[in-house]
This record gives sequence, C-alpha cells and structure tokens, in this order.
Amino acid sequence: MDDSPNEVPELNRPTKIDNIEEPKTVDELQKELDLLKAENQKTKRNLMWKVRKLEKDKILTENEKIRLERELKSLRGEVERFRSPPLVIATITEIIDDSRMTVKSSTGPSFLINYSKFLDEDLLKPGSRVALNQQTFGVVEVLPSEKDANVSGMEIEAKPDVTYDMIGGLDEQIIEVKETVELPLKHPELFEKVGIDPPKGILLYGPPGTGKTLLAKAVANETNATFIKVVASEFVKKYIGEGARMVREVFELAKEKAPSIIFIDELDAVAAQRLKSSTSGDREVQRTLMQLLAELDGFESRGDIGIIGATNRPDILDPALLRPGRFDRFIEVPAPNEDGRREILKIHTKKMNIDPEVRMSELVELTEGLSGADLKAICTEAGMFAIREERDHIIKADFEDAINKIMGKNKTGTLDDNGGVMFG
Ligand SMILES: Nc1ncnc2c1ncn2[C@@H]1O[C@H](COP(=O)(O)OP(=O)(O)OP(=O)(O)O)[C@@H](O)[C@H]1O
Repeated sequence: MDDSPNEVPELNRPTKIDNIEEPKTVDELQKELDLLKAENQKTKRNLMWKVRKLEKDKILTENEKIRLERELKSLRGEVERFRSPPLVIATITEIIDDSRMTVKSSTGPSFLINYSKFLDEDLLKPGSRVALNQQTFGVVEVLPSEKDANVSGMEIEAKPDVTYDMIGGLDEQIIEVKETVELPLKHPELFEKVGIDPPKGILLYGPPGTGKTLLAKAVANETNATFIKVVASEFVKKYIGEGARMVREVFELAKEKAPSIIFIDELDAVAAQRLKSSTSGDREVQRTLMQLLAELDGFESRGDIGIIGATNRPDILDPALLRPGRFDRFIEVPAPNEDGRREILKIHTKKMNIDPEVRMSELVELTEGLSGADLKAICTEAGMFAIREERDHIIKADFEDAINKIMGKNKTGTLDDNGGVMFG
C-alpha cells in the first residue's frame, strides 16, 4: 500500500460512470413537465366526463326505479283485484227508505240490504241491477241496464248474408251440416213421420279461422233463421250468476225468434272437464255449464232451433256435454289443404282486379299451413299494397308482400314468371 500524502485516494477521485445519463437541460425538463400537465388535464377531463355520465345514469336509474315501483304497485293492485271474490248480481225490488232496500239476487234468494247514501239516487230504482259484495252484501256499483250487458256478449242477425258458395274447401262439412241442422229446421215433419228426434246440437271443432262461424251463418241463411251468436267466455267474465242468466236468456231469445240458430263459440270456456272446483270463478263456470246442460235437456227439439257449438279444444270438453241429446254430432273443420286453399283464394279474389302474371298455383303453394281467415287477410293486404302504390290492379309482388306480412316472416319463395291468369 502506498501512503504518500500527495496521492489522492482512489475513492475520491472523479470517475466516469458509463450508465448514468447526461443531466437534462432545463428546456427538456420544462417540456416533460408540460407534457405531464397536458396528460393530467386529459385524464381529469375524462374523469369529469365519466362522473357526469354516471350522474346522468344515476338519475335515469332513479327514474326507472320510481317507474318500476309504480308499476309494481299497480300490478299488486291488479293481483288483489283478481284475488277478490266476484260480485253477486241482484235486481232492486223495493227502495224502503234512504238506507235500506230489498233486492233479489240472480242466484235466487231475496235480501234486505243497507246501501250507501253516496250511490247515485237516480240510478237506484226498482228494476235496476246492482253488484253486491259476496260477503257483506253491500252495493258496490249500480250496473248498466240489462240490454247493454246483453249487447256486449251477443250478436244477433236476422238472416246472415253468408251462403254456402262463400265457403271454400269444406264440401263434406257442408253436407253434414245440411243433414244435421238444416234438414230438421226445414223439414221437421220428416223426423216426426219416422218417429225420431232430430239431432239437437252439433259441435264444430278445429283450428281458429277455418270457417266454423261461416258454416253456422250459412245454415241460418239457408233456413231463414235468426242467427244468435254468443261467445262462451263472455258468460263467465264478471259476476256470479250472470253466466247462467245469460244462457237462460239466449235460449229464451232463440225460442222467441224461432226458427233460429244458436251459435256458441269458444264452448270450452264453460265446458272444460270438471276439475276440483276450489275458486268461486271455477264454481261460476260450473254453474254456467249446468245451466247450459239444463237448457239443452229441457227444450223440446221440434227442429225450429238449431244449436251449433264451436271449439278449438275438443279434447278438454266435459263428456257430459257430448252425450246424446246434447252436442252429439261432431264435425271436424280442419285447416284447408291444397284444394281448400285454392277454393278459398278463388272466393276471396273473385272481385279483385288482378294482374295476369299472378298465378293461383303459386299462391296456393306459398300459403301452406294457413287458415281461411289468413287467406282472406292476405287478399285484403295485397289490395292495400296496390292502393298504397296508387295502382288499380294487384301484382305478384303485392301478394308476396302480403304473404310475408301475414306469415310474420320473410318467406323466400317467389311466384314464377310463366304468366297465365289462373283466377276464375
Ligand atoms: N273455409 C273458408 N272459406 C272462405 N272463407 C273463410 C273460410 N274460413 C275462414 N274464412 C274467412 O275467415 C273469416 C273468419 O272465419 P270464421 O270466423 O268462420 O272462422 P272460425 O273457424 O269461426 O274461427 P274461430 O275459431 O276463431 O271463431 C271468415 O269471415 C272468412 O272471411
């Protein structure tokens, strides 16, 4: 070791270290600082924008929450309403004083009940119909007159203008209907002479829109009968005892207007197989069905009243309804096959002004699986497309658009261009 005092020790001597960078100049540092500042500004702006968006989202979510709470409340109310027992219908027989009156309920017995002074006095008259709470027998509301109630559930036509030639693809069904409903109405003496009762009721069953109502109307037309249509689901809509009363009234009306055809659509609504009746709604359906059975059994089939039921669900019908002397003939009204569709399309395009390029066979092919009601809708729609384009005739594209619209999807098939008018 060398300890000479003149020598600077090794450690204190300035050395050059390779990997240390040259110090930055002030300018460079300033530039970096500016860059960082700009970066910070940008991040700050982004964050502020995000905060504003979140605040907006929060307000929207809060509004949505309020809306959903309101909806929940109204749905709860609705559920409560459905849970509440149906009301009893009664007719006022006498107003005793300003708080009491006597009523006769539609299920039979009479009651002396209290009523509120807040009800409209002008409406509270003997003969008015009121709805009563099932338990307390308090008057809940005064109902519109019976006539109004009837109109909503019943359709009456003196002589419908539907004829058999307006029905396509149901030739066999027409023959059967003629034999079972028309013949007894037109020639009751034939049955008398032979000594048998004419069939009372027939049941038309099949998918919706296939011509069941049309068939019933055509019979009424052919026999000059009044057509009375009721929709069975209307029987059991609201008030206890109302369904049975309506059934009674329909049969009374049919007798009054005889010859007549009673057409009961959606028969399954009151005639589904009896379940263990637990709710008062079920019991109401039962009562209505019992009344219907009683009317069917009770009236003498002299052939001047024909009863036609219709359903899409024959499988769920109560067998009691299908016994002899009730609805004992069943006629299937299926969706139309190829020939059926051709006939139906011919009927509905008869008066239409159609371009010769439209080929019937193509339309028949493209409409496989559709019902008579669908085919009618397609013809109407095709006409509408032509009107929209200010044409006075219907072209192939109109039909294609109409078929697509009715089928609810874009069918790929198109009509070919071979020409030839196929409409008769
Ligand atoms: N076979 C058919 N021939 C001609 N038009 C038909 C035919 N089937 C249905 N239509 C048309 O569809 C319309 C509805 O048919 P309709 O009311 O007879 O059907 P439905 O079987 O009684 O239906 P729902 O079961 O829905 O009561 C008719 O007014 C008619 O324009």
